[in-house]
Amino acid sequence: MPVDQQANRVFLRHPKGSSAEILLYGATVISWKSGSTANSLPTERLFVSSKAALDGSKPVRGGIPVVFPCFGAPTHPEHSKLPQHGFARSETWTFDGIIMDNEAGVSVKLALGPNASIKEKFERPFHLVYVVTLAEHQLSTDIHVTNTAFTTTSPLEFQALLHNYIRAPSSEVLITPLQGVSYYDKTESTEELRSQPKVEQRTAVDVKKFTDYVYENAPGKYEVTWGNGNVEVKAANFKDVVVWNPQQEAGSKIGDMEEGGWERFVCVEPGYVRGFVKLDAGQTWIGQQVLTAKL
Ligand SMILES: O=P(O)(O)OC[C@H]1O[C@@H](O)[C@H](O)[C@@H](O)[C@@H]1O
Repeated sequence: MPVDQQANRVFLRHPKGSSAEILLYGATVISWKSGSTANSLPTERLFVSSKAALDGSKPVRGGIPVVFPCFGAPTHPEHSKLPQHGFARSETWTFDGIIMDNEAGVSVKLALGPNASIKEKFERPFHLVYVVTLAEHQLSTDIHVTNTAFTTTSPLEFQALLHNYIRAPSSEVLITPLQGVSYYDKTESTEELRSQPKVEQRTAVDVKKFTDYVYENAPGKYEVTWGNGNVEVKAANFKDVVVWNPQQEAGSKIGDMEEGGWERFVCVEPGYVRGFVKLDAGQTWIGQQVLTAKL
């Protein structure tokens, strides 16, 4: 059965061999196995820490957590009661049906609206739909945000980001093309330094040291390459991209990070995180990404 819905997760299986697994908790994709045109053997493309909680007790340390409506610590007054990276990754979404189920793609829809726990900390009406589509060598994930308010008093303001933990040896990984793009370095020690833009000088970005860089107005299509691997991350409506790897310096302080886990992934996270999307009542905004296993 290409779409297999279980109590707390959904499995997608493509006739050509790729597969994906999505937890309803956080709508977190926790596995994407795909071959490539060069090598048809499906291999795991995402990293999930062996210490990650998958029982809904905390956001998943790995896979593709969905960040909404704030990135990092909240900065918008309407987000002030929210935890780091918002609530979407720590709420249980509803399975909302199969969109497509054939060789072109196996595609499902998950949804989240204001439940009692969200309403306690976020008063705005909204509706989220997350569409996950599996193709032979691709995984697409699209977040649709609707401002369900009736009046036009003030727009819904939010940030959104897809926090891809791409499985790759972090000592070898290179990310391109970010040369010449401005970024904010969240590893700096003071707020003043963190808020000063720098310009990326490198033709290819590595994560050999602790890296937490927010690239602003980035090109939207990134190659993540290493020895024998390549995953392309292509984004639409996500103007920014975050590159994160904690290395031992910060990784050893993360409770649910497995020992040495930072050696096994790089986070390349397309998002709209500098400033806010402003969405009028009745309008829908869509942020999309397509991950392609090229090698
Ligand atoms: O530990 P969390 O909340 O999952 O966040 C992980 C990282 O996520 C990245 O997107 C942020 O830029 C980092 O600052 C943060 O440390």
